[in-house]
Order: sequence, then structure tokens, then C-alpha cells
Amino acid sequence: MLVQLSLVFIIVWLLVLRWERRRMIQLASKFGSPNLWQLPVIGHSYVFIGSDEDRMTAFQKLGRKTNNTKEGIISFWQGHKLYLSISDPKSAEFILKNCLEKDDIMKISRLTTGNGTVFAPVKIWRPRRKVLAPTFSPKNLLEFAKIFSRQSDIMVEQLKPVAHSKDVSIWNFVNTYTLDSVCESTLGVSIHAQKLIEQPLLKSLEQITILDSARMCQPWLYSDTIYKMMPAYKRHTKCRKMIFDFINEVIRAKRNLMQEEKSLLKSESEQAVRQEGVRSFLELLIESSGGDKGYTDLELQEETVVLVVAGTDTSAVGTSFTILLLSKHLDVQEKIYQELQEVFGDSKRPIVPEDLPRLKYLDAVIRESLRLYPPVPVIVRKVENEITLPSGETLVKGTGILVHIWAINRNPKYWGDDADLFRPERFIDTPLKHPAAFISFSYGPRACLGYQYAMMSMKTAMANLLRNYQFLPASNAGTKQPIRLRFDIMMKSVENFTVQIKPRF
Ligand code: HEM
Repeated sequence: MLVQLSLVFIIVWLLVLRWERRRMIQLASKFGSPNLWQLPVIGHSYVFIGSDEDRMTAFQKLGRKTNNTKEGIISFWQGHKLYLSISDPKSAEFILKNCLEKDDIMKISRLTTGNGTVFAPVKIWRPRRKVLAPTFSPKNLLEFAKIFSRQSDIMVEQLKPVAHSKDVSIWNFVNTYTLDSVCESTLGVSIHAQKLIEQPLLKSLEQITILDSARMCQPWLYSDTIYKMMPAYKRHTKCRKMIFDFINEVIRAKRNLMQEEKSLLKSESEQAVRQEGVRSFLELLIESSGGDKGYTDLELQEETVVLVVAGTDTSAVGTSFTILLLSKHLDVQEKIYQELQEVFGDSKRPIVPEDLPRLKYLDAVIRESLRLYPPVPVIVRKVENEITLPSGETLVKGTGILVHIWAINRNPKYWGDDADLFRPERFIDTPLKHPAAFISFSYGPRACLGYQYAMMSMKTAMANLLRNYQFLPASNAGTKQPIRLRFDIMMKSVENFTVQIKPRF
């Protein structure tokens, strides 16, 4: 009897769910689905189960299928929720301008970033972005360029003992370079990550992305109540505590220091002189939010965590993929070296900000690797109110939109039949066919705030590395072998960006 009653209950529940979702079901049937079984309760989410490499392969397959449709849109179900995967730049532009709310799935990341700009609800995001945006002014960026130059000199030094070794994973070298640069520019502190063997802050950041991406792909872990019962939550809490303790200590010290300086430098002219030097994002944020009457310590913590999380891995992934691609395309590497020779000759002088605009071919190479290997391969937004796409399709409230950055960047309708080929010249000889066709930094009012910062950091690092070293494929990797990819919120190389390094001198 109990079994029969339970069965009736489940059937009624499923019918009610279906009735509530009838408009989503209609919408889903308008667009194709990935030609896979849609299972009861979990929908298509089983596709994303498995290793992080399986997850990335699933995203790539979804992207290719989306590109093969006429509209560049495909539907799939994650549990009982409908998602549309979008790979057409026109629809992406429309979504990114009109749907500013992040999808509910991103609440998972808010465990770490709280109401910090990147994942905050729109109501909180708007005023936060207004405060954060001016800290990325060209004047401030030029000051940060000095940090990139100095930190990349350290990276070149750190590589010396391993150059000539058979195979080297460059990931740790590049990731600690970006962490040192980000900590110095955002927090104003030197943590010397490049010189330490174990870096607890980096380990905690890494653990958190692994845990969050695994949770995102398993809808049964979305509920906070269930997740808090899992062992993963314990590990997550430990990592978060490590990050927050570190950042809060820096905020406390910075506030005290600013207070002391203010009382020491009484006159306005003295304070103006102090403002000439390199000032961290944290200092700039304290001031641009209104000084003592501005952000609380919690708000400062949230914004600084965002900058560290958004700024460290992303640029490290972008730089590491560029190195990996160059190890397979020695002709391109040689062309960059020629450009570097024209700018620097045989001089060993440090890179200064004025050098960067002259490195046009290097710029095109970095953009081309970000096109083929976008560090953030997908982003998800939410349809808050019914809207109609330029193609005429009306999207239902509550639908999730997966803006498929990886697929947009390789959409053959906008990039041609050689869309999958590494050809940096396309960024020099052909104008973009649509402003949102190259979308690694996203698009619209909520696009990446660190775009210029990241380009400067990556260009400085690449220029410094290529002046000193030549990168060759790993001993077991030919130039033609495809790069194996994995997904942990960001897209990375399974083989941890392994290459061979040959000193130039
Ligand atoms: C290659 C490097 C980078 C890539 C590919 C990248 C990509 C992205 C993407 C895809 C988003 C999401 C935008 C959206 O949802 O529409 C984003 C947001 C953001 N990024 Fe970056 N990013 C990079 C580097 C950086 C750096 C170095 C910083 C700061 C130092 C930074 C700060 C931010 C911030 C603050 C946001 C949130 C913007 C908002 O919600 O208003 N990013 N980035």
C-alpha cells in the first residue's frame, strides 16, 4: 500500500512539475536538443558527470552541436531546469546586454565571493561596479605595468634551473607570477609565491575551483542543506577560512597604515606627492568607496577576493595556453622573437609600459590563443523577464542561458572554415565580423573589468619569457597532437602545460 501511495505521489508530482514547465518544454522543443536521452529528474546532467576532462569534452561536443544548428542555439535540461546553449554572436550580444543577472547555479561561487562584483545579484552589482571600474583607469594600469615587469623578471630567473630539463610544466611558474602580480596590485603586499615551494593561498584557491565546478555539474548538490552534509563542504570551509584570514589581515594592516599616513602627511600637497606612487586596488577601493565612511571590512573582503579569484588563474591560463601553442608553432614563435629584437635589440633592459603598444604581432598571438582556448569557456546568465531574441524567439522567465564562449570563438560562420586553426594573422588582416564574435572577456555592461590589465600582464610576461627562452613541444607531444583539456570553472590543460625550455643565451 505504502509503495502504491508513493508511486501515485511521484506521478502527481511529476505531472505538476510538467504543467508548471509547459512553456519551457515548448521552448525546448523549438530548438534542437543534443540528441541525447533526457532522463527523468536529472535531465541531461549525466553528460557532465565524470572526470574534469570528460566535463570539458561534454562542453566541447555541446558547443559543436550548437554551432551546427541554423540559429546557433540548442536546449538541454539540467535537472528540471531548461538551459539554452548559445553560440551565435548576435544572440550572445543581445543576452549579455539584456540579461545581467547571473544564473542561480553561480550562487555556488558566492560561498567564496559573497556579494563581490563578479557573481553578485544585479541590485548589489550595479553600485559595486561603479566603485570598482575607476580603479582600472589607464593611469593606474600604467603603474601596475611596473609590477608586471618586475614580477616577470623573477619568473625568468625561476625558470633558469629547469631550462634544459626534459619536460617542464610551466603552470606553477606562470600561476605564481600572476598571483604575485595580483597580490601586489590588488592588495599592495608581496607574498613571494614564486620563490616558495608550497603556497597555501594558491592551494586553497585551486581547491575551491575544483570543488565548485564538481558541484555545478551535479544538480543534486545544489541545495545548501545537502551540500553542508558532504565531506566536500568541510574542505571548502577550510580553504575559504585560509583565504579570508589572509585577506582580512591585509585589509586591517592597510587601513591602519592609511590612517597613520594621513596623520603624518597633514598638508594636501604632501598627500598629493604620496599619491604619485603605485597604489593598490585595495587603497584605491577604500578611497573611491568613500574612505572611512565607504566600504565596510566585509565589502572590502568581498571585492578583494573577487579581484584575486578573477585575476589570478585567468591570466595564468591565457599565458600558459599561449606558451603551449607557441611550442607547437615555432614559425610564429620566431616571428615574435623578430618583433622583440626590433623593440629591444640585444639589450637586457626591463620592459616598460611604452614597449607594449609596439608589440603588435605578440598582441595578435595572445588574442588568437585566447580565441581558441578561452580561460573561461562558458558563462551562464538567467532570463529574469520574458524577452524576445533578435531571431524572433521568445525566451521564458527562469530559463538559464549558457553563453558558449568556446563555441562562439570557433563559430565557422564568423571565423571561416579555418576557425579551428591557430592563425594569429587573422587579428591583423581581418576585421571582426561581429563585435561579439571574439568573446573571451565576455561582452556588454557586465563584461570583464580586468581586460586591459590582463592583456598588459600577459604581454609583459610573454615578452619577457620569449626574449630569454625558446619553447618546444614536450618530448611525448608532437606539434600536431591536439591539446587535452579539462574543466574546473576554467579550461586548463590535462597535461598541466608541459613543454621543453631552451635558453636563448
Ligand atoms: C585572460 C584573462 C581574463 C579573462 C579571459 C577574463 C574573463 C572574464 C569573464 C568571462 C568574465 C565574466 C563576465 C560575464 O559574466 O559576462 C569576467 C568578469 C570579471 N573579471 Fe575577468 N578575465 C580575465 C582577467 C581578469 C583580471 C586580471 C581581473 C582583475 C584584476 C579581472 C576582473 C574581472 C571582474 C571584476 C569581473 C566581474 C565584472 C562584473 O561582473 O561586472 N579579470 N572576466
